[in-house]
Amino acid sequence: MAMAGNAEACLRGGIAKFCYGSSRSRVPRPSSFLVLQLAGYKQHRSFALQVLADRRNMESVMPVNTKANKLLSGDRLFQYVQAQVREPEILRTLRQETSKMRGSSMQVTPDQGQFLAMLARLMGAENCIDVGVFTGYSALAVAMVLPDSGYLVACDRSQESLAVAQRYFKLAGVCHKVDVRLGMAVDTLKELLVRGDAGRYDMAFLDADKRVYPEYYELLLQLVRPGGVIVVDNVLWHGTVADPSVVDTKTQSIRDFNKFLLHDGRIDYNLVSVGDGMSLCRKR
Ligand SMILES: C[S@@+](CC[C@H](N)C(=O)[O-])C[C@H]1O[C@@H](n2cnc3c(N)ncnc32)[C@H](O)[C@@H]1O
Repeated sequence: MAMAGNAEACLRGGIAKFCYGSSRSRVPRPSSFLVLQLAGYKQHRSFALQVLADRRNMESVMPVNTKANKLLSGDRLFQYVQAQVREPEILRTLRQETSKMRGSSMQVTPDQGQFLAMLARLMGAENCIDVGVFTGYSALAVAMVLPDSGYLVACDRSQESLAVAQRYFKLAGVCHKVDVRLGMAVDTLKELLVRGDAGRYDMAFLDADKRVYPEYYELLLQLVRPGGVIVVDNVLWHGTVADPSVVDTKTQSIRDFNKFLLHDGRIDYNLVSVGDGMSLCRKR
């Protein structure tokens, strides 16, 4: 029975990866031939068709090429969670535009955006930092709930994606609350420290190059106030952190960083499995 369950799980995962796999997937994507062989196509044809039908249903809620589809592809529970998000129209439009762009799978999922906005609200956050803006979903979700007296420093090295983000900041009427910084994010964070911003921020969201997480984290820990929170994205790295057979450098660096956070006495720590996994690090 357990074997049958595992077989179905493998089959479900295999077909789903075939249907939804993306270029950023850490797990090698099997060819369609291999998947169908694995599936024993004839016996499981109805299941495969069901997965494809699920995909079509999903697309009505989420465009195909998003981080979410890759994470929990074919998972009705995931779709249910997304359907519970009160996504503002402007964020929905941004998500749809981003879905047609290269790298669209980097975007946070709607429930992650809402989670960040909720956190900012709960904390009464005024000053925030977004490290890794891309087309602006996470930054905009937070900026929209900041008071007019607050601001968000938005860091990214890509002029092209920041241009999209800035267009949406304008559309949403939050430009006066967003300080856009084009350049290497480590340099920007160092500049903030030099100008005397240590301890000035309530919340920071870290979603840029994963191997530099330890350096970003040390800088952000100086920039947030005691009681402030650093939220780290992609700490489950599409689930590969839990698979000992995956030993590539990125996965390993995230595993190491998670282990480091677990034992860091400077913070209260909570890994939550929203999106691709987010760690909440509350500065003591
Ligand atoms: C995962 S995406 C961010 C997604 C974004 N939070 C959202 O909600 O759509 C990562 C972003 O980090 C940026 N990035 C990567 N390395 C960087 C660096 N060293 N300095 C600044 N930005 C960087 C990339 O250009 C990319 O736009």
